[in-house]
Amino acid sequence: MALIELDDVRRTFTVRAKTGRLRREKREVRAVDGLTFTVEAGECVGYIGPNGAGKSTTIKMLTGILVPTAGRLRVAGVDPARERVALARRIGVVFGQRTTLWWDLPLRDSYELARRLYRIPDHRYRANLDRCVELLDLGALLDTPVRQLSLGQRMRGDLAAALLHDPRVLYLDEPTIGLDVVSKAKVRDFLREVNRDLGTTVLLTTHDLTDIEQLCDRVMVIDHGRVVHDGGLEALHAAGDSERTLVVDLAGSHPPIEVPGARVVRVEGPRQWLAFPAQESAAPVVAAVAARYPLVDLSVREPAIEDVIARMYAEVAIG
Ligand SMILES: Nc1ncnc2c1ncn2[C@@H]1O[C@H](COP(=O)(O)OP(=O)(O)OP(=O)(O)O)[C@@H](O)[C@H]1O
Repeated sequence: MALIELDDVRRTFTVRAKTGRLRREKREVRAVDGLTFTVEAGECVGYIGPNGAGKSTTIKMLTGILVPTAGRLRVAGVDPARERVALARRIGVVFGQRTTLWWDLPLRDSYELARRLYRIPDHRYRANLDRCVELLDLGALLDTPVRQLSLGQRMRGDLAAALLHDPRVLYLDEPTIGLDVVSKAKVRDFLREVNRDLGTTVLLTTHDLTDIEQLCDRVMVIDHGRVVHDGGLEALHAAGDSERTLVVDLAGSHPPIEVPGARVVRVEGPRQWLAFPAQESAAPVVAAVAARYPLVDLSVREPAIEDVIARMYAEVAIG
């Protein structure tokens, strides 16, 4: 059963662009330019694309914040812009950059408000809260005002808030942005469980390819408001053929170092950048560097989603 359905959905904006010292001309921006796709119940779909591709505009239409200029759109059987109250009961939304929690209130009070707002039956509320508290490790934080939470703690708090009313669809917009490695892992583990155990349908927008790799079976790439790829992750991997980068700081300047399984792509004083295949673990490369060179510090960088998408285009163009 399709939970998200878009049929030739379009959304244009009229902007006034400066064309001279005093002249301004109206110009139409096609933010979403004929999107047609469906997402089945229980899927976890990555929705990615370069900046300005139309991702936020799509999510805003799916949450009823924006009305499409043309086309047909359904989420869990309702028209988002026309039936916003019915929609609210069926969806959960988490924006990495903003919080839906009450800033000055303890987490517990925000949850209590959600319980009343959505008229969540007591037994569901209890069960969902207990589950989230356990899986997201929120027990010690429930009585802390939201403004005192760290970004990672707040994000976990937001995830719980989005799920208390048993939504059938969960939209996630950059859920791991700005989080440290441990918090990212916690959030991803939780989302995997929600998708697998509760069957919640997830649409995930992110610039972090690891989010997609660890959570999604399907990825849609959009650009200029259109779908340019819809399918499994193999295309991403193939296109990416992607490489991650290990950045090492040595005790002093050194000619390009030599380690099996990686190649130096840049050297700046004591710092060197080593590219290695994205699907391989960084551990052997780190161990090899540490065994042979005076290693002071290191970090691993993921491939930029923009680069991977650019390579996908190149592959399509080549054939
Ligand atoms: N309210 C608006 N008024 C005018 N133009 C807009 C408006 N909202 C979005 N746009 C334009 O529509 C296009 C798509 O924007 P959108 O925010 O959907 O992209 P995005 O894929 O979410 O990008 P990002 O990754 O940077 O968040 C862009 O060209 C943007 O400038």
